[in-house]
Order: sequence, then C-alpha cells, then structure tokens
Amino acid sequence: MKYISTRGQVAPTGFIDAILMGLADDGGLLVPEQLPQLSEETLKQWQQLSYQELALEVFSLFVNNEIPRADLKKLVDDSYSTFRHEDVTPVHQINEGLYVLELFHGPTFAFKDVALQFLGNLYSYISRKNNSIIHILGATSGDTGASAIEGVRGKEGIRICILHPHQKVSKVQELQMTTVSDTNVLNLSVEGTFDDCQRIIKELFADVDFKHQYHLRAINSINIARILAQTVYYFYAYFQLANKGQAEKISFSVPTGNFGDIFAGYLAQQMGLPIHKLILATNENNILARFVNEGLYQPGDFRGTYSPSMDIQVASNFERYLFYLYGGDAATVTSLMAQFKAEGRIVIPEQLLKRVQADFSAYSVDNEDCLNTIQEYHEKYGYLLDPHTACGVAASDKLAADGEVTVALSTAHPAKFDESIRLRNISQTYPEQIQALFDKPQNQIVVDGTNEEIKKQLLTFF
Ligand SMILES: N[C@@H](CCOP(=O)(O)O)C(=O)O
Repeated sequence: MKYISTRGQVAPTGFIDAILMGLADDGGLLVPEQLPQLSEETLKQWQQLSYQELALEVFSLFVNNEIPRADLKKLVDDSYSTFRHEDVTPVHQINEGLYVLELFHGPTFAFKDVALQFLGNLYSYISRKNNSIIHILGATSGDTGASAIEGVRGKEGIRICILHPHQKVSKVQELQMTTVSDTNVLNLSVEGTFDDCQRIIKELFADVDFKHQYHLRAINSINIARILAQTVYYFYAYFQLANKGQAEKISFSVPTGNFGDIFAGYLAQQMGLPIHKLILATNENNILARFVNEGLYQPGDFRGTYSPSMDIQVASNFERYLFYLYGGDAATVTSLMAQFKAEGRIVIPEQLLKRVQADFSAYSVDNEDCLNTIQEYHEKYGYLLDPHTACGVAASDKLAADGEVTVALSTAHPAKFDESIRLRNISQTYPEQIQALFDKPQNQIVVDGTNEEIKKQLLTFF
C-alpha cells in the first residue's frame, strides 16, 4: 500500500513517510493509492473481535509491514489501555431507532483520543526507531489540541505546539490544554478564529523548506493516520449492532466541521462496510451542509455557536472527498483548489451533485435547535448529549426515515461544554479529572496570529 497526493505531484510513499509528511509536499492531502476491499467473509470474521483486535486488523491493511505485527499490537494495546470503557467505543441505545456511539471514554473526553492516543504512541515509536526529532504543530477549535497534547506530553524526542482561537473554545477545553505543565508543550492562543489557526499551520507546512528544516509534523486530520484510525469505530459500532441482531440498514449521523470524522465513515463504506446512509450534521457554520444540498462550496460568515469545535468554515478534508468524487483526477482537484483560493468558491456540476447526495445527506442545526435537542433527550430519555452530539442527533431526527436505525456519533462528553448545557438549566457533575483542572495554573501565550509571529514563537520553542 502506497500513499498518493490529491494533487498528484508527490511520488507514491510508504506508511511511515506518509505519517511524517502530514500535509503532502505539493500542498495536497495524502490518500491510500487503493482502498482495501473487504469481503463479506472478512467482515464476518471481524464481527467478534474486540476493539483492540479490530484496530490491529484495520491498521495492518495500511501499514505495509513497515511496523512488525508485534510492535503494532503493542502500539494498539497501549493506545486503548487509557480508555475508561472496556469496549473503548461502546454503543448506547436511546430508543428503537437511535443509538449513540460514545467516543468520549478516552483521556480528554473527546473522540479525538481514539486516533491521537495512537498517533502519539506512533510518533514516539518512530522517534525511537529512527532516532529522529518530532516537532508537532497543530490547530484546534478545542478538542484536537487537548487530545494531541495528552497523546505526547512528557514524551522524549517530541515537542508540540498547538494554536487555538483566543477565547473561542470552551472553558474545559482551554483548561485541558493550558494546565499541562510538561515542558514539551506550547499553547499559542491566536487572536482570530479556528480557520485562521488552520490557515496558518497549512501555510507553514506548505513552506516545505521550513517544514523539513524544523521537522514539522501534523496531528490534525490532514494527517492520514487520523482518518485511518477513525475508520475503526465505524466497523466496531456496526458489528456491535449486528451482534445485537440489528443488521439491516444502519446509518451513521456525524457532527462534523473539518470533514475528517465523516470522511473516515466514507472510507469504511468504500472498503465494504454496508453503511446505509451517512448523515452529515453541521451547526450554523454550515458550508458542508450547503455543499451537499446545493453543490456550492463557499464559506459564509463565521458564527460562534454552542458547539465551538465545529465552528469551522473551511473544512480541511473536503479536498480528500473531492479527489474521490472526481475519480482520482488530481489535475482537476488541483485546479478546483486553485479556483477556491482565487475566487473563494467551488461549484460542482449537477451529475456530480447527484453522486454527493447518494454519498451523504446533510442538515444544518441552528443554535436553538441544538439546545432544544439536548433538553428533549434529557427529559425524555435521561441521556445528556453534548452540543456537538446534539447536532448529530437533531440531523438524524430530521433525515432518518421511519424504521431505519441510526448511530449518532457522540463526539464529546457533555462536561466539556457545560456553559452551553446550563443555558437549559440542566446541571451535571463533572468527572473528577475535569473538576481537578479548575485548580491548576494555566500556561499560554496570546499572539496576534501573523505567520511571522507564529514562526518566531516556534523557533524559540523548537
Ligand atoms: N474540531 C477540531 C478541529 C480540528 O480538526 P482536525 O480533525 O483536523 O484535528 C478540534 O476540535 O480541534
């Protein structure tokens, strides 16, 4: 298995080099040259596996023997030993047609831990094997940052710098990042939005000389390892339902801002997992829902919402989907991305919009609807949804047909977003790990967010 760029200007590369490259050196994103096609028999064999066993099988398909199986097994086992639930990502039934896939049982109470515990251990493994330095640069709207820091804090040979938008993440998200005292961690709080943070890191990664000179590595979902690791829970959730006798027409509803999580579901489906529908849920920052419904990809005005991790206008994984949509035509993807840069929009033709709408259905959930959903599910089922999960559940309520079964991805624990939940007078008890954060001192540097200033901070830190 080799990895190629959506822009076609990078020689096919192996797994470890793809992980280290992060953003492709031609400015595109790496994807597997060919997706493994899983037979019914393989899926049947996988159905009884534990999460860790399943992850090992899935990763083995993509790692190309570059990591001996025993080492890969240890990486997987170590990564998921930090989860508080024995099933790692359990499904919880809410009612006859709706299950919630709880992805928040990792150390930072968000779905990002599933991939970032693994990627943190993988970086550490590569650093030891190659005796190489790993300097991680990432952008976060709240969850990725905390999770990436947790994955590598205190690890030898690794330093991590995370950019977050100043005062635009929840209090718990901010504390999770900024109360970490390990000296290999730097938090930069950028005066701007998450899109500014993401643009800065993409521009720094695109400066290939700078990237190579300072050994810059990515932890965002521009790194293909993130997406591959996230495919595992689609398989696992599907099998959990199948083992309960629920094997027909299973759809997934996915709250998404950067298009990474739902793209992982798309890849699982392309590999042969018989997902019925992929429902894409956005908040009021709804560029992706508008794309699926109208065929126009064009950022709107930034909206601060109750689900801040999805307050994103430019979705970084969208380019990967475009690549598949255009049948792997890297030249067309390159020209569409150039057009997006120049004109700020991409419009796709009618026949491709039909294809998109066969792949996804989409719904944009407004602030009021998000809180109403939290309140309704709390009153009716005694289950507290975090605001991002509430968007996924609201979209499923809107789009799933009667008799269908939907798995809504629960991307975070509600305690991370208490300021939104309290607006409906719902009180909750924080898990002790979260409560303890409020007593710790914070470390962060507020920066104006020019590339030059970020570079200066990085050069001092690295
Ligand atoms: N919602 C994310 C934004 C970054 O997304 P990623 O999947 O590319 O890491 C966050 O919480 O930081």
